[in-house]
Amino acid sequence: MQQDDFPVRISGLVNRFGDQTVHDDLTLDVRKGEILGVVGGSGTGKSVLMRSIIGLQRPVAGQIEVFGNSITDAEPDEEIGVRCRWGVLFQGGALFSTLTVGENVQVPLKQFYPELGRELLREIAQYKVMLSGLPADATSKYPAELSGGMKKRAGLARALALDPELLFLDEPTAGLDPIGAAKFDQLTKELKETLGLTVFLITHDLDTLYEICDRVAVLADKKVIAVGTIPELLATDHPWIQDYFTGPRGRAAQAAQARESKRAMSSNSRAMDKPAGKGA
Ligand SMILES: Nc1ncnc2c1ncn2[C@@H]1O[C@H](COP(=O)(O)OP(=O)(O)OP(=O)(O)O)[C@@H](O)[C@H]1O
Repeated sequence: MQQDDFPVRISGLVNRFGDQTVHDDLTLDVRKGEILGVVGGSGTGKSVLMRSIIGLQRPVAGQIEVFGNSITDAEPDEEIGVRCRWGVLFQGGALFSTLTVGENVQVPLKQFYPELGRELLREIAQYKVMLSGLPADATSKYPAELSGGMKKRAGLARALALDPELLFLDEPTAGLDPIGAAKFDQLTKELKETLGLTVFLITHDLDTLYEICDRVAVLADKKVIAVGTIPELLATDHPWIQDYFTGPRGRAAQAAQARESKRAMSSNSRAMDKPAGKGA
C-alpha cells in the first residue's frame, strides 16, 4: 500500500494532561475508503485522539499526517489546505444555538470560501441538509426546535458542507432510539459509498460496529491494542476485546447482524428467482 492509501497516519503519539498520560506511543493508520470504528472504555482517549488528528489537541510527542501533511509540525496557517478536506460531527452536534440549521451549515463555507454569494451559500446549505436526511424545512429551524436525531443530522450536514473526503463522527448514535440509530448507520454507509468517504467513527454502539464498520481499532492501555475486522479482533485473546465483543450485548449485536444478512440474502435470492418478463 502507498501513502495515498492512508488518509490518516499516526505514529508514536503521546498525549498528557498534567501527570495523566492518555496516549503513550499510539500508532494507527486509517485506510482510504473505509469506515474505521474506534472503540475503548470511557476515558481511554478516543475523543482526544480525534481532536489530535484534526489539530485541536497538540500532542506531547508523535507524528500525525493527514493526506500526507503533518498536522503535528504544521503552523496553523499551513493546515488550512488540509482542514477543508475533512468534516467533523462532534458529540452532541456542537451546533451554534443562535443560528438556524442552514446558517450553521454555511459557517464552514463562509470560512473557506468567503467569495461565495448569499444565494449560492443558501442553495449549498439546503442541499447538504437534504443529503443528511432532514426535511427541507429544517433548514430554517433553530437547534432548540430539533429532536436529538435531527440535531445529529444537522451536525452531519455541517460536517459535509465542504465536500470532505474524510469524515469524523464522535458517537453519532449516542442518545438515539434503536430505529433512529439504525437509520443513521445506514445513512453513514450510503454517504460513504456514494461520496467515496473515509470515515473515522468513535462509538460505543456494537450494532454500528457490526453493521457498517470495515475495521475496528481498539483503544486500551494508552494505545491502539488491535485493529482489524471483528472476526480478526475476536481471534485475539485480549480480555477487554473478548469481554466487549462476546459479552451479552456483543452477542446480541452479532445475532442481529446474522439475522440481517440472512434476510438480505433471502430477499436477493427471491429477486433472482423471479422470472424476467412482463410485470416481473
Ligand atoms: N482538555 C482536557 N484537560 C484535561 N483532561 C482532559 C482533557 N480532555 C480530555 N481529558 C482527559 O483525557 C481522558 C480521555 O478523554 P476522552 O474524552 O478522549 O475519552 P473518551 O475515550 O472519548 O471517553 P468517552 O467514551 O467517555 O467519551 C479523560 O480522562 C479526560 O478526563
